[in-house]
Amino acid sequence: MATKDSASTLPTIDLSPFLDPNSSTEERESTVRAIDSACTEFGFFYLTGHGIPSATTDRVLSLAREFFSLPKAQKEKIARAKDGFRGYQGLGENVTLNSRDMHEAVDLYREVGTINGPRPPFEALQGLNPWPEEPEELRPFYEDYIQECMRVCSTLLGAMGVALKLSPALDAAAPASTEDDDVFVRNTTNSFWIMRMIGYPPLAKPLSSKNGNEDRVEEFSCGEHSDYGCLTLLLADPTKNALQVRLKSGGYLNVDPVPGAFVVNIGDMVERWTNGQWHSVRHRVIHRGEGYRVSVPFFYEPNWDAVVKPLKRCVKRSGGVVKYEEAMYGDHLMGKLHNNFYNGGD
Ligand SMILES: O=C(O)CCC(=O)C(=O)O
Ligand SMILES: [Fe+2]
Repeated sequence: MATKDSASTLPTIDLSPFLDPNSSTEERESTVRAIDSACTEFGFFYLTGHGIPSATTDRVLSLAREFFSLPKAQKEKIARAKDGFRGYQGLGENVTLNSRDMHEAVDLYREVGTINGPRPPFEALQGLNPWPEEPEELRPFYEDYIQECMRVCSTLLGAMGVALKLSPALDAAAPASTEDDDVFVRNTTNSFWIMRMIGYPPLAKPLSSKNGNEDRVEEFSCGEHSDYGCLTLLLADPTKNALQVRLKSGGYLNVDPVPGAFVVNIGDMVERWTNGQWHSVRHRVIHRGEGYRVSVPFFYEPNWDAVVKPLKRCVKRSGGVVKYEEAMYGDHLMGKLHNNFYNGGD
């Protein structure tokens, strides 16, 4: 069920009716309606009733913080290879909109041990993750947490499929192209997920002079972007005034963390599947506050070789005009990743 106190906060979706086998049809229907409204209006929402205890999310954040507090040489032991994407990236190594992001990060992807299938991931994304050796507990803890995140995301995508009102789900063995309520679930059975730990020191530069009505921002903790896949499950420490989400009506909404809730947003592939009925909303991080901010987004992506194109029902609803081309998810991801890193020069 969605609650929206005012336009200054995101709606909250309670997923518990989809995790509790004893929930009523009405309870599920209420969650489904809330999802449709939140995805149409904001593309972002708080998620509660997901079943992951705060003790787990607190530890996930504190382990990431412990890693970032290690000496540089220690962190660089798992540095991203020049021709690869997995591993540690230092401050300013990530680039968004041609501007260097003021954060450090570790990217872990679904591991690709043995290559099979007609379209395996490109070489740069093949292989295993370079896990931090310290803190020692990080790897086993995160491996369990990733499983938990996948369970939540798959359940949420199931509810989102129902919210789109396509047609009742057919057999699980139906082809991936089947456009029923399970369309998202079916295309994420081998999700090419990404787990990202991010560390943000406060920005150093003061705000420069006003540009029109808005302060001109010259330095970003993370530049404005939309996310690439299906869903992002964002876990962030309690730092306020850092994440900003674009509003349909113009301007930005400050999205502060809420204890026990994830911030969830839908990605480019869901926008494409829905022919724009739901938007993959742009957002950015500007951390000018006190202290070192840590966030750990989990990106639940389609299968590497999922073919994503506007669903016929969604096209019909939006006046019959197909607004997006067909794309294989892996190609979409590679296109984005190749622009994401700083490689010298100014
Ligand atoms: O750190 C955050 O709050 C958001 C990070 C983000 O948008 C991303 O990594 O895609
Ligand atoms: Fe993002």
